[in-house]
Amino acid sequence: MNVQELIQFAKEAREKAYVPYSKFQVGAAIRTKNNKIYKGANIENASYGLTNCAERTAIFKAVSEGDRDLEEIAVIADTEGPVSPCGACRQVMVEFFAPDAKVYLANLKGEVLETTVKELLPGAFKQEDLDESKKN
Ligand SMILES: O=c1ccn([C@H]2C[C@H](O)[C@@H](CO)O2)c(=O)[nH]1
Ligand SMILES: [Zn+2]
Repeated sequence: MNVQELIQFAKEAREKAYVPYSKFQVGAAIRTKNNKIYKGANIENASYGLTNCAERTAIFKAVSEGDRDLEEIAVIADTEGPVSPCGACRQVMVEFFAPDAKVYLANLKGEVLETTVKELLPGAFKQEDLDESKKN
């Protein structure tokens, strides 16, 4: 499985976006450590704030199937430069990916920015911060 294949899965997922409000379609695809693929699209709501981004849709699909060992993720949208995940999605990535996990941020022009979870959210709040507080 190469990067272009994962991006292609994200592109397929994007076609399923439910975006009557923004009309901005986003797709994501995750490869797990066992080489399973989970795809997700953004799903909006008449109560705008309830929108679920493509990245979180894909992560929640994997985790709710019992797959928590996530290896890498690709995200694609029709943006000028590579799409940029929102803060909520960055925090959720931190929960289920290793800090050095690869994140491929793509657009329909074929541009791809290869980054990592920790580059996207340096200094993230983590599970171990909670564990640390229990010692006090
Ligand atoms: O990385 C991103 C950025 C935005 N969106 C969605 C949320 C909303 O449906 C639309 C506009 O913000 O794009 C995503 O799914 N992922
Ligand atoms: Zn998001």
